[in-house]
Amino acid sequence: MTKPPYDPGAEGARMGFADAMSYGDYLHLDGVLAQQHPLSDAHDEMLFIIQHQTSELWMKLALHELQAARSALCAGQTPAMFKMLARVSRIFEQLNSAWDVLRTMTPADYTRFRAALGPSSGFQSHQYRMIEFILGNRNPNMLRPHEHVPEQHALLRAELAQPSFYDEVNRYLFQALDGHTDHLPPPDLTAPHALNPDIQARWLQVYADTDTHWTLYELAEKLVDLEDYFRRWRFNHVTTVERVIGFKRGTGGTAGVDYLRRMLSVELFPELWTLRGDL
Ligand code: HEM
Ligand SMILES: N[C@@H](CC(=O)c1ccccc1NC=O)C(=O)O
Repeated sequence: MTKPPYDPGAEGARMGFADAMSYGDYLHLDGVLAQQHPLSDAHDEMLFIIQHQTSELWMKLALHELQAARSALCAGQTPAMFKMLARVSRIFEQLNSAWDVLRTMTPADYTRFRAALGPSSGFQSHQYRMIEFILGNRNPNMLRPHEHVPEQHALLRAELAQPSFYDEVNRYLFQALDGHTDHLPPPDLTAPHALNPDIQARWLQVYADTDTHWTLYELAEKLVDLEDYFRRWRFNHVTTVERVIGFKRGTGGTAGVDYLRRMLSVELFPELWTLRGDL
C-alpha cells in the first residue's frame, strides 16, 4: 500500500486563509501577475515583457535606496548610506545577470513581435532617467519624452532642480577636508557633471592618505563600484541590442547601437576614475 502524501498541515502549517492575510494578499500578486499583456502571439514576447517589468521593479528599489542614501548623507549618517550604496551595486549586479535570460531570444524570435512595440522604447523609462539624473548625468533634453505623463515629468524636473547625489558627496568631501565648502564649485543643474580639477585634487588627497581619510576613501570606492556595475549594464545592453537588431534604428528613434555606444563613454564620477592615473 502506498504511503499517504506528506501533509504539512498536520504539523502546524497554516492551510486556510479565508480570514487571514496570505502570501498573495501581502504581495498583491493578483495585480502584479495580471499585468502581462503581449500584443502578438509570438512566444518570446512574454519573456520580453517580464524582463522589462522585473528590471523596472529593481530600478524602483535602486531609486528607493539612492534617495535614502542622499538623505542619509545629508543627515551625517554615513554607515547607513554605505549599506544602501552597497545594495544599489548588488541590484545592478542582479540586472546584469538578467541579460543572460534575454540573450536566449534570437533576432528571428524578436522580429516576430518587434513591430507590435510601435514607437515605445526603454529610452522612455522614467525610472532609468531618474537614476541617471540622481547620479549626476543630468540632461534637460531627456525630459521631453516624459511630457505626456505630467506627474513623472514633474518628478524628473524636480530632480534636475536639486544637487545630485554626487554633488552632495562632493559637498561632504569639501566640508570634511577644508572644514567649509567655500571652494566647492557650485553644481551645474543644467548639464551632466563634468570633471572638475578642484574636486579631483581633493579626492587625490584622500587616496594619497587613506588611513587619515578612511571614510571618504570607503565612500569613493563604493561609488567606483556602483559606476563599474552601471557601466557593465550599459555594455550588456548595447551588446544584446547589437546581437538582436544589429545596426537598425531604435524604435525610440535614436540611431540604436551608435546611440548606446555613445552612452558607454559617459562617466558619472569622472574625478574618481581620472585620479587613478595620478597616484
Ligand atoms: C532585445 C532587447 C532590447 C533591445 C533590442 C533594445 C534596444 C534599445 C535601443 C535601440 C535603444 C535606443 C533608444 C531607441 O531608439 O529605441 C534602447 C534604449 C534603452 N533601453 Fe533597450 N533594448 C532591449 C532591452 C532592454 C532591457 C531589458 C531594458 C531594461 C529595462 C532596456 C532599457 C533601455 C533603456 C533604459 C534605454 C535608454 C538608454 C539611454 O538613454 O541611455 N532595454 N534600447
Ligand atoms: N528600442 C527597441 C525596442 C525595445 O527594446 C523596447 C520596446 C518597448 C519597451 C522596452 C524596450 N526595451 C528597451 O529599449 C528596438 O528598437 O527594438
